[in-house]
Amino acid sequence: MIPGAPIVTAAEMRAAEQAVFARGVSQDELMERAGSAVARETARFAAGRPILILAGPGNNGGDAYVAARLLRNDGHDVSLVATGVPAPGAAERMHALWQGPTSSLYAARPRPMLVDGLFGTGLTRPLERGLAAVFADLSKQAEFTLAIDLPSGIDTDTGGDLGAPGGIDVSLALGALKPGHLLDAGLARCGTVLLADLDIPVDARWRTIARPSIETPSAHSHKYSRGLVAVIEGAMPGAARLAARAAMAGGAGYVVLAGDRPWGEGPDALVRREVRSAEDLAEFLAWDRIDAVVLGPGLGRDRRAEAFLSVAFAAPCPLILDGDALTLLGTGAARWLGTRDAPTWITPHSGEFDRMFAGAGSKIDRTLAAAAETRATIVHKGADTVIASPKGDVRLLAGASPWLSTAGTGDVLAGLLAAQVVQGGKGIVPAEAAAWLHARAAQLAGPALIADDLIAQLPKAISECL
Ligand SMILES: NC(=O)C1=CN([C@@H]2O[C@H](COP(=O)(O)OP(=O)(O)OC[C@H]3O[C@@H](n4cnc5c(N)ncnc54)[C@H](O)[C@@H]3O)[C@@H](O)[C@H]2O)[C@@H](O)CC1
Ligand SMILES: [K+]
Repeated sequence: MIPGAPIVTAAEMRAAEQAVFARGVSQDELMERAGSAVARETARFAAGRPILILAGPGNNGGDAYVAARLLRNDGHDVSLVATGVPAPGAAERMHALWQGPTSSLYAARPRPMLVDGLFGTGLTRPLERGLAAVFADLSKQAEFTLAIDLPSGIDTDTGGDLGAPGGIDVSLALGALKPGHLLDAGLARCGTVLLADLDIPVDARWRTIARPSIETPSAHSHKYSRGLVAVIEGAMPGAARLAARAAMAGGAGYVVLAGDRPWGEGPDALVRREVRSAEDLAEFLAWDRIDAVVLGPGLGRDRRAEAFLSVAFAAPCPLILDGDALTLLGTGAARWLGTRDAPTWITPHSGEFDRMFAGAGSKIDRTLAAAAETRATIVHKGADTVIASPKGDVRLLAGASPWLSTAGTGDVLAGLLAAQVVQGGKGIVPAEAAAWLHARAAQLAGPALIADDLIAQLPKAISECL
């Protein structure tokens, strides 16, 4: 995934394009820029093999005509399939400049290199079935398929499946990434996403996550100045212990694990505190040294868990809620979370998120709406992880190791997030840092990882951020 890259919707991309036109750049010039980026990448991947280019009726097709002409002028063996009459304007003019062989879709013969310029950000409905079948067949028989901007049949703003085939090798995003490159079906169908810089300024509050910058403790740092994390144990103590160990490895200066097993296992550096009842917890959380509380991993869903949740809610310090705490909140999440004065982060997976929030639209839209409603920063986990703040910022992580789909990795994320929070991070910043470190630790741990392995890799991941 390209780090720190802007992500824009189809409408925002069109607005950015209009702003470029307003500065005096012509439609044709912008299409030439797009088409030459496509030609350059196509030549690279074709490596001399014959090329088939599919050109649709809109500007995505316009880019395809430009690329076809440039490649042919450079001596490549190019044939082109046109679907529909090009739209008036730049696409029509680029069509008129194409002098090479053209066939209809249904007469198309497969070639080793396929370029998909059927539809891009203007796709508004599912591909017609016949078209989808021919496209899928041509792509299957090609040795390499490159999609212009997005694969035809991926919804630009949601990543929803509108009939795109599998097996696309590269999508060349034009100007900026779109949500469709990273979410839902788009995540699996785009192949490797490359970004062509067309010199179109975009003002994006949505970005892919980037490597954080982490400060080495100063000569005057001490355990309390580096932040104290309190992790609350529940029915499954292993989960809270994972969160606590992740907070320690994540750089917190002092980590306390509070529960009814003060003799429980764990590293010697982990401080234990006996907390058996909600009253004990209230007394403990009144300690003004505490900089953040983690509640939820392995908490359980019984009466006591509910009482713990109420007490934690009233605590005046930052709160990180995960797992069972989120299930207990359920549809009352917005009502409850909205009442807190201190900042809150929640880290639901999709099942937990759906139990808490209704809402329509893309995963980004739904996560943003939930963040606004709850005034919490939300890490909506999954193969595509969406982080959204109440202020409207979004960070997206796609393509993390699929080996993360194992028990306990979420507990590690919650503890790691707490460590970033107590080191002074606000809003989306600690969430982005935690998500990056978590994904990097997974990469370093490699295949068949277990949650404990992530913790072991955190120092290495952190050392890359200093
Ligand atoms: N916005 C930008 O900044 C730039 C955009 N460019 C290109 O322009 C593309 C967007 O162009 P357009 O807005 O013309 O959109 P598209 O080329 O994606 O398609 C639009 C056309 O397809 C039709 N259509 C939509 N869904 C259909 C379906 N399922 N079946 C059949 N027809 C369907 C529409 O009615 C319209 O005629 C981008 O993806 C990109 O390739 C580049 O040329 C340059 C920069
Ligand atoms: K396309």
